[in-house]
Amino acid sequence: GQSATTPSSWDHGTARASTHARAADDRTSTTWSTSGTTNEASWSTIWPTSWPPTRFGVTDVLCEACDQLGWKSPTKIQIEAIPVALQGKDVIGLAETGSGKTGAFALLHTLVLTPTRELAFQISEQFEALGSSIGVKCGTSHVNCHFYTYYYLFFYQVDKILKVIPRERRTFLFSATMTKKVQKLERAALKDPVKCAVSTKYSTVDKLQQYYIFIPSKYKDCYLVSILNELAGNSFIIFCSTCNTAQRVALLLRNLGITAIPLHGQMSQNKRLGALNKFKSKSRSVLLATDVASRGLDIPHVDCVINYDIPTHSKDYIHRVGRTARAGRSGKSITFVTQYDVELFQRIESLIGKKLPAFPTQEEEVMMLVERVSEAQRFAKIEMKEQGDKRKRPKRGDGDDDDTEQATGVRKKVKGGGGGEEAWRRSLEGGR
Ligand SMILES: Nc1ncnc2c1ncn2[C@@H]1O[C@H](COP(=O)(O)OP(=O)(O)OP(=O)(O)O)[C@@H](O)[C@H]1O
Repeated sequence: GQSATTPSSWDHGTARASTHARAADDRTSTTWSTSGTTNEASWSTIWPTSWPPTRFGVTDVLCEACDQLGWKSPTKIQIEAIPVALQGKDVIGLAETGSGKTGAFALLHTLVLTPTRELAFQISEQFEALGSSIGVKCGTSHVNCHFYTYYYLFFYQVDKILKVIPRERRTFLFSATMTKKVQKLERAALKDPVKCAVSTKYSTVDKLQQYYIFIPSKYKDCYLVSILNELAGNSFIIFCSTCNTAQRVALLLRNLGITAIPLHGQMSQNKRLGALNKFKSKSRSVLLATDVASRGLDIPHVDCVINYDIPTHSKDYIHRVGRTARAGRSGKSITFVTQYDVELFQRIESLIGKKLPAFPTQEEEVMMLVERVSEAQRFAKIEMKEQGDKRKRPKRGDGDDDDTEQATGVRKKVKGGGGGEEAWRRSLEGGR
């Protein structure tokens, strides 16, 4: 049961009974600690050899898989939740974004329900990395559950699923926020659950630097371009409230030479996964997304989350900004607050219990972009119309019309303004 590479961390024989108690004392701590020095828990403590049943023989395999993933020791939520789950109890796991909740249930035999398809695929990748062969099934109306087969479905189908899965089961519910929906699900699906909470109800991560920027609504695009310019070389997820805005802003940015890619519910499933892969593989550095990307997506290299549109549900704020500063890394978030958003912003501040600082910007410099940005806006509008018209026409070819990747022709039409413009554009493209 030992890994050849890091025997100490994967040694089944050295269970330390006190670890679980120590972790329980530490419930409210939000520190990420997986290294052997700061978090002395070993996997063996939470993961006795008696489980899982030997006929699956997966314990050793999982140990090696964790080794290969570089997971030296379990995270706090894993320390809390896995032993309780192994005792046969239902579990509610509450821990901040990026704290290893997926790992907590990926190490158990489970049927996983996720709110989006992207998340389903991502989780299946984590299962596969841990050595399970999985079927990914999305949005099916013919729910066919074999107990030891893994299926991924959606939250909104939960009622349907609950009817067909065995009544005798264990249920694990993990989230970074305890919303009414989660509580409803808890009542409907869980039996006498044990609550494993390693964060307060609505906390954001310590290593996340959160800012807001108060701007007139009509200058949102200018401020966005200015920030992308200033932080060039970083990786961004920009959240918009509608598919239309995500698409339009992606086109606008592409017209300015920024390699942006949209991800939203009006794109085909293939396009969505394609967009995500391009962003994950760093061939695109700006992802324009709706809330389809706000929960669970684990893309470690995201440096900055921008809320181009403020989230209308303040709990979504926590999930959105949690796409950066994951697993102990640092990250930044900037929320655009316009004249219409003040109340929503105050609600967010009171939910997270923090007053956010303003992101420093030079208004005069931003205003110098107005002309160029207006031109790019104009072209984006034309492209949006062209794409709309194309969609109305019967489809030909491979139906590639829902991505901005093909819509780069107009970009060339945005006039260059001499050396200054070129230098500016190059600087925007630096690192992209
Ligand atoms: N024991 C571990 N040691 C080191 N890294 C880990 C461990 N468990 C998970 N990770 C890594 O930490 C990152 C974040 O984990 P995960 O995606 O499970 O977070 P989460 O709590 O589900 O976040 P969210 O609330 O955003 O869904 C992942 O890249 C994962 O591979």
